[in-house]
Amino acid sequence: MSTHAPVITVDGPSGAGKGTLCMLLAEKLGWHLLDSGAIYRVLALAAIHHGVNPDSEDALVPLAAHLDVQFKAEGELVKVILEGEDVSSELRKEETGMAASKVAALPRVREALLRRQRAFAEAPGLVADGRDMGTVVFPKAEVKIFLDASAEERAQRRMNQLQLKGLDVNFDRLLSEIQERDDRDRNRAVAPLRPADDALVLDSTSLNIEQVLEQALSYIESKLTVAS
Ligand SMILES: Nc1ncnc2c1ncn2[C@@H]1O[C@H](COP(=O)(O)OP(=O)(O)O)[C@@H](O)[C@H]1O
Ligand SMILES: Nc1ccn([C@@H]2O[C@H](COP(=O)(O)OP(=O)(O)O)[C@@H](O)[C@H]2O)c(=O)n1
Repeated sequence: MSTHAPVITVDGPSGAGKGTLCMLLAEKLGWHLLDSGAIYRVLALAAIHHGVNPDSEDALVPLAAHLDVQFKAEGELVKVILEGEDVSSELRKEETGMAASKVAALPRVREALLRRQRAFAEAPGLVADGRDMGTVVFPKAEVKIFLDASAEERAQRRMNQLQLKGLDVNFDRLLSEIQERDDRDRNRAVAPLRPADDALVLDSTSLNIEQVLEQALSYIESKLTVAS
């Protein structure tokens, strides 16, 4: 980071509403957006496409260091291009999320992706979505939010989201996949999912999107006013 750009981090488990909140915040503030989960998802896809064993840290590190990925904003959507190929729909599949959480548990893989993530912090500011944005990637962020919700509510949200895309999904299976991914993300040795000590923990279980946005904005205003 050559010049200092303010950073808002939003961490939390799958389906808590991080992506939705971060997109709304970035739009409202006119700031950049980092979807760090997409980077781990792209790496998992790159491993699959290249026939690389997703458990092999030695093979994944060079892949992570040279990941050829572009994020292209197209209206409300972001197209993800991996080595020239549009992988946007493959990226959001539940199985890709599961594969991402496996490669994301490897310490040297995380290390290889650090600089790429920090490079997103440019003026006028960055909204960063992930698991370790406030704890590891941007420990000095001006504003840190940890967005949570019960596992049942998150599975329900994910089910609605997949059904809207016309996919046939089973609630119990979705819930157990979410819990398996939560466990792996929370219990890994490096950069486990947890709120930073100085994060606002926001439980969205019984809040709608507008209420979450409202609470986040009023917290951000209080923090940024104090900081400036
Ligand atoms: N507070 C909320 N109440 C109900 N649904 C929500 C809420 N926040 C997000 N959603 C919906 O839940 C789904 C998952 O949200 P998303 O932002 O993708 O979560 P995450 O990025 O944390 O995995 C989306 O379909 C989104 O529209
Ligand atoms: N900063 C981050 C972001 C994602 N990840 C990993 O990548 C996986 C996919 O992240 P995601 O944010 O795209 O997942 P969802 O919350 O959208 O389901 C997570 O389950 C984590 O294992 C991570 O380890 N660190």
